[in-house]
Parts: sequence; C-alpha cells; structure tokens
Amino acid sequence: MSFLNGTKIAVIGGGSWATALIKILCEQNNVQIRWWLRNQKDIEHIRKYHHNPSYLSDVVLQPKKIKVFEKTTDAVKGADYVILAVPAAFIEEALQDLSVKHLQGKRIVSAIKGMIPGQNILITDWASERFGIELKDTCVIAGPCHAEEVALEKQSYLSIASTECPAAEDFAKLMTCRYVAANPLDDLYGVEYAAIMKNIIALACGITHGLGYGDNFQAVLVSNAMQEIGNLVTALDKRERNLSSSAYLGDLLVTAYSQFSRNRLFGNMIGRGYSVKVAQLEMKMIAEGYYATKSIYEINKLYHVNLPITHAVYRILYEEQAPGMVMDDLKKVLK
Ligand SMILES: NC(=O)C1=CN([C@@H]2O[C@H](COP(=O)(O)OP(=O)(O)OC[C@H]3O[C@@H](n4cnc5c(N)ncnc54)[C@H](OP(=O)(O)O)[C@@H]3O)[C@@H](O)[C@H]2O)C=CC1
Ligand SMILES: O=C(CO)COP(=O)(O)O
Repeated sequence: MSFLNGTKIAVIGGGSWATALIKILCEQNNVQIRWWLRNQKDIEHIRKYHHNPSYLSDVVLQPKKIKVFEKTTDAVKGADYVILAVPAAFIEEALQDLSVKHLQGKRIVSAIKGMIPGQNILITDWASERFGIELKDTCVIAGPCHAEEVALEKQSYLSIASTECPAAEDFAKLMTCRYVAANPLDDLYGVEYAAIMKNIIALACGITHGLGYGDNFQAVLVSNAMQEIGNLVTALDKRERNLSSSAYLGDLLVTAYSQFSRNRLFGNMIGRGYSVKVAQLEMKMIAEGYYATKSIYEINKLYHVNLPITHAVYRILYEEQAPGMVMDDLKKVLK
C-alpha cells in the first residue's frame, strides 16, 4: 500500500470514538492514519472490508489513508501526533510496549474522558510522567460530540484544549471538516476535569430516569451539577474560565440528555434495578463515569468541595446503597 505524503497520525484504540475520529481525519486530503486496535479479528476485517465490524460498522474507512497495525510500537513509528482513544482504565495496558523513545518528539492528543483508576491522575499528566512528554505538546479533544452522530455526519463541535494555543490550533485544523467545527482553547486541565465530571452527572441522570423521575427533576439536577462541576474544577485548577461554553456546559448537556450516552444508559440500568456487574456485562461499551466516580470521590478527600451528586452516585455504585433511598436524600439538598 502506498501512503500519501502528509501529516502522520497514530490512533490508539478500536472503539466507537477512535473509529469516529478516524472518519473525521480521513476528510483531510493530506493525512496518513496509523491505527492500532487490540482485536485481531477486527484488524483483519478492517483490512479486508474497510469497516470496523464492532463499532460504528456503517462508517467506511478509507484504505488509502489508513494502515492498521497489530503493535503499538509499529503504529507510532514516524507519527507526528499520537491520539489516545482507549477508555482510561485500559490505557496503561494498551501502551505497555511503548517507552520514552517511541514517543519522543511527538504530540500526544488525549481523546479520553477519564482518569487512570487507582492513581487518580489525568491522562495528560500520566502521559507526561510516563513518557516525558512536555505539557505544551499535549492536547485534549473535548466538547459535546457523540461518535454515533459523527458517523451520521450530523453537525458537531469539538474543543481542542492545550496549555498553549499553538498546539491546539494546529490540531483543531486537522479535526475540522464539512460536519465538524473544532475550536482551540487554552484550558487543558479545566476541560479535562469537566469532561470527567460530566460523566458522573450523566450517570446520575440515568439513575434518576430509571427510577422514574421526570424532566422537571432532571433540569434541577443538571443545573446543580453545573455548580458542582464549577466548584470542583476551580478548586483543582483556579483560573478564569467561561463554564457556560460548549467545552464544559455543552458536554454536560449532551451526555446528560443524549440517547447515545453510555454513561446515561449505564445509570439508567442501575436505576431500573440492575447490579453494577450485570449493567457492565449488558453494555459492550464502557461508561467512564463508573471509574471517575471513585477517582473524584478520593481526590475530593483532600479538597472537601461540596459534591452531593458525586457522593450520591458513589454511595450507589461503591457502597451498594439502594438508588431510590440515595436519591431521596439527594432531592432534599437540590435547589
Ligand atoms: N463514544 C463517544 O462518543 C465518545 C467517547 N469519548 C471517550 O473516548 C474514550 C474511548 O471510548 P469509546 O471509544 O467510546 O469506547 P467504546 O465503549 O466504544 O469501546 C470500548 C473500547 O475499549 C476497549 N476495551 C474494552 N475492554 C478493554 C480491556 N480490558 N483492555 C483494553 N481495551 C479494552 C474495547 O476493545 P474491544 O473492542 O477489543 O473489546 C474498545 O476498543 C473514552 O474515554 C470515552 O469517554 C469521548 C468523546 C465521545
Ligand atoms: O463524551 C461524550 C460526548 O461528548 C460521550 O459520552 P458517553 O461516554 O456517555 O457516551
């Protein structure tokens, strides 16, 4: 296969978001995509039929622009950018064969909306500690955008955040196409923490919906959630930011209300009486909010921010308290 000349982008991950991001990148003329995914059957299917059989299987994957690799060490060779699109709980395992030398001189882009469980650190901090990547060479992809709507080419917006705008500006150009507008911003940590928090809130929305609460309650839940997110993000990274912009509020709204949200769906099953184990087995996809709830709960032991919604979700998921009873308590403190 002969590659076009141009920007080389390694994509790590084989799920719905990796597949959607590759679709967006393929809209550019001058890109070479080097794709790693773990599932050998899927690799063979993609090479032969140019579709991912397991996620967004309708998306056509342009063979001239995409090369699929079995090994991460091969996928990142010569790449200008390395996009991480594996759920946070599995990223260490996915990148276990890579060392500092493999990622030297490359820009790392996290598309992950989660933290490393147990260590409770952001993906960008983990990548810079593990691979010596400078924060200025790190970006995150955020904003309200579900992979399923990208697959349908529905107009979407992304926020590309970095500590310095040049890195974000360059990458935003690669993520902009007929149906996606990507905008840079310089709030790496704020955007990352807000994206993690909104998954917990979407879980809470799903739980309450599963319990039979209506739109009136959910509107109050989401308004209170925005304050909860704002208070925590400010405690963790104090600076001026416009929390009503789409990178923060927009992402909260789409995850809390969308039919495509994994976190909302997971919560809904819990509200309807599924155990955590059964809900996880039922869902082929990953709800990051499950892991995030524990990470944020633990981080907040140092910060003591008032996080009533996160605490309610923690009691349900990790202390096995009855969702109905926990939400009875929560509804007394919402305003
Ligand atoms: N989907 C979306 O719309 C969006 C997702 N994101 C974020 O993107 C990240 C990736 O999520 P997404 O693509 O949706 O994931 P999906 O739920 O679509 O897919 C799950 C992925 O995780 C892999 N996986 C599951 N278990 C393991 C394991 N034990 N070890 C290694 N890999 C495993 C699966 O591989 P396999 O198929 O081989 O099991 C698959 O590639 C998340 O952080 C998510 O928050 C961000 C914005 C939008
Ligand atoms: O972050 C997302 C949309 O912006 C995806 O959220 P879910 O993982 O809940 O589907």
